[in-house]
Amino acid sequence: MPYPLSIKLPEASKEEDCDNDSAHRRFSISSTPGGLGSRLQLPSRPVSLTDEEAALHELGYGPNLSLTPSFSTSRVERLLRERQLRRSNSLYNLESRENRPIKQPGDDAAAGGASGVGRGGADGRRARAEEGPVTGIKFESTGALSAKHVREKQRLLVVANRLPVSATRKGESSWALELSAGGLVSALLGVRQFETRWIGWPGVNVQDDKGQKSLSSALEEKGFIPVFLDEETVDQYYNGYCNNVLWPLFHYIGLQQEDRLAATRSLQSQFSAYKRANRLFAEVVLSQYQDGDVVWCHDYHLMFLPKFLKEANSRMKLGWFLHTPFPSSEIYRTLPLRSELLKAVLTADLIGFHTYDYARHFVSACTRILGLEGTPEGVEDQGKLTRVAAFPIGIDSERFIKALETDMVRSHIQKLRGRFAGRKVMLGVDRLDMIKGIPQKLLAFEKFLEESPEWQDKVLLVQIAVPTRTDVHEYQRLTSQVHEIVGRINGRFGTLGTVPIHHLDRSLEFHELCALYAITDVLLVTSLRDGMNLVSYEYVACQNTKKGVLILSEFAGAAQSLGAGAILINPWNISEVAASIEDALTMKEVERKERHRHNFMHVTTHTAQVWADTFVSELNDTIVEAELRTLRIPPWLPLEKAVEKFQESKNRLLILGFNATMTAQVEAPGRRGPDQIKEMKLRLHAGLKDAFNVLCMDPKTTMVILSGSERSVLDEAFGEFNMWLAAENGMFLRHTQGEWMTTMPEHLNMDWVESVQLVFDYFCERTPRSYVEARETSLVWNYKYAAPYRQAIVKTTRFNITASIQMLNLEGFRHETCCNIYGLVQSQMLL
Ligand SMILES: O=P(O)(O)OC[C@H]1O[C@H](O[C@H]2O[C@H](CO)[C@@H](O)[C@H](O)[C@H]2O)[C@H](O)[C@@H](O)[C@@H]1O
Ligand SMILES: O=c1ccn([C@@H]2O[C@H](COP(=O)(O)OP(=O)(O)O)[C@@H](O)[C@H]2O)c(=O)[nH]1
Repeated sequence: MPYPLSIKLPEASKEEDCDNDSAHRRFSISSTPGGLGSRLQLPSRPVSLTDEEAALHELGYGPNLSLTPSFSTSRVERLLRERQLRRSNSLYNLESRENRPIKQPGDDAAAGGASGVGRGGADGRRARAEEGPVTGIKFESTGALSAKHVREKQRLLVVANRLPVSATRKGESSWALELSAGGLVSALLGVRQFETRWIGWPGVNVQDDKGQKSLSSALEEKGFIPVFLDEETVDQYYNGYCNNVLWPLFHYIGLQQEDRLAATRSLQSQFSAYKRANRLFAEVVLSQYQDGDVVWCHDYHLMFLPKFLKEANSRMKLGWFLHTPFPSSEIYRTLPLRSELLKAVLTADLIGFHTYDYARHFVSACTRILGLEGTPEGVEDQGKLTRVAAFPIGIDSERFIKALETDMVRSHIQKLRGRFAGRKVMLGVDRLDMIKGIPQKLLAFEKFLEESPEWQDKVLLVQIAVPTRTDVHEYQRLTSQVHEIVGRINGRFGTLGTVPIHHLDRSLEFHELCALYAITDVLLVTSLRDGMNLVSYEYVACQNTKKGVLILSEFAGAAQSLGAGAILINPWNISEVAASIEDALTMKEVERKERHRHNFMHVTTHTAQVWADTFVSELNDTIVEAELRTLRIPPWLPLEKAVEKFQESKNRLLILGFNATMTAQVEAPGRRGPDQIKEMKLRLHAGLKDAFNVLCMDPKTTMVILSGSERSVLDEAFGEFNMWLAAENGMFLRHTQGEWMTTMPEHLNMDWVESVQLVFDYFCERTPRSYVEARETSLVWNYKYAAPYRQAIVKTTRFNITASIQMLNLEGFRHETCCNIYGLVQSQMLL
């Protein structure tokens, strides 16, 4: 199951969400008694229905919940049927999975699907594409479903920056394809339950027609569709905006001052290239898209893609998943152009992250930067919900477990055992990236050797440092730095026969990697930040015999799933890491077994397949729920019909609100959002005056302004018109040609004001840009302009205020005032 966000908010009234035109109009409609609201009245909800059944009922489905709507909802009907099918399907899968034992090494004969990972290419992480296409696998009959329900697999369009293969040109029309490695590729290749098409950049610049055609058809055979990017775009979009701006920012890495200035200078052109590249991806997706496909966009490279796709086809089922951390909103908000990226991503139906924390950071970036509402389900913008949840990725564990039984891996294990005999072996496997904390790891190992001389010739560290993003300056600098540290430590602690660090600047073949995972005593992961870190999963999968120890950075997403069995460390604390190395090397077998058991269970049950299945099911369900929600929202007022009725009638009563309904929003030039000082003085929108004059002079029409504002405010704004004014929500009433009358009881108890004012003042002082208005019969705390703080206010302050006021326990207060707490609206609290 995805981990839902558990931000619990009180139901916020949408009533005053009037900062924009559309909400504004909706407000007018719903507040007209006997109008559209009553015409749209839905059948009353029968007792003892679940929420979902009730929703179906409200949609017009019969009480027996048969899918026979009383009005035409063909898309909804189809989606609901699909959901039912998915549910019975997943119930069946769950049952059959529970009855299936977890496979142990040795249960199977030699593995078939393990792919060999080869060397070469710019980033050195490639292998021959031996596994064949990931496409065309059909649904197996589930048994739980009748034959007519058994159908083709769902088509899934996976869109990621890179294809899982990199191409090298061998002749004018001939190509060699090599499987690229990396967390995302490993995880998605483990996903077999969909009919998958993978769309991405083939990692090579091909400008000629012949080359593009021949490469496209070579890739097509494997179910891969290329997006061709020219060199300039790759440099600006991939090396520039993706890897020099977003990547460091998302991983909390500050650039050096001169690099930061250079990045700032080129930011605008890199951002344009980023958008341009995203558009090219969109064009290819649209050329492949068929009705009913699920489109799954991946990672920070493609944050604009959801927007471009939805603009072309708003009904597309679209999910976006981030493989890196999403940083705290305090970091994210330093990014120039931060809003555009967030808005673009929010057009997706479902947004996924590896951990709950990343999801929470994303939601708070949306609330603080865009001023949107965060809900337990995700982010809401004018009634449109973008679902946000955590879907921790996994690996294809069986692929690793089976590989250990192959002759190739076994013989490699023998070789390595011989080579490292008599010494404990520690392992590091990382892309040579600053997020992986390789220098920190080396320094901690050095400290350990320094402090534990007895270990100096009894332990070695094998560090596989896979070259990556070698065109980016920061990565080149890191390579030199790492080489320098390794040289120093080996010089310091090496002997004629041994060196403490075996450092390899290259990738390994798959069988070599599995063998290393299997024979080593400790895996050391010191990422300074890491979206998940699949290397730690792969290590656990290969350690069922040896029960090695996992030392894992608390800043890797994997710490949240493998934290129970790992030794968690702060990679910045070199002494702590050195001490953990000692603990790991000396840990008793019984403890190692217990720790491994926890992690192995997790890795073999939370697989890549489960991850993809959960995400896509959730996406399908999100679409169904959005459809249900949309049907529950009253449609726009049919303007022609309203005008027609208005003209037909002989005696009309028009009751209108004022604040945020007919006031003008005052935009300050050069600033974002409304100008508080100018807006605090309520003025009738200038464009309405002529219409008011006509309506107020019309003998068949009676005009009423019903507002929370005080008498003097209404006098000033509407005194010139021939109409009725109801101030303070109807406490006072007058015709503009007469005197104010009061509807107040003669001895209205106003004793509560002083104490409540103290409570309001307390919170007001702590909420920048909020203010308290004392009206004749009410107190208002207005926090409309405290936008960046709004989320926190809604969450805590409203609750605290209500609690504090209740604690006052004023004589008669509860009775009289609680029924007046109807102003708990988005931007103000009124008593
Ligand atoms: O394609 P590259 O630029 O060479 O980078 C390789 C991938 O690196 C990132 O991987 C992340 O995804 C993993 C799987 O979810 C996760 O475990 C890891 O923590 C992340 O760093 C990147 O997000 C991918 O797009 C790259 O392909
Ligand atoms: O020589 C190597 C070293 C690593 N990997 C793979 O690269 C991936 C690294 O994923 P991880 O999530 O740990 O980090 P990322 O590199 O994606 O940030 C893992 O699946 C490894 O099996 C590989 O194929 N060949």
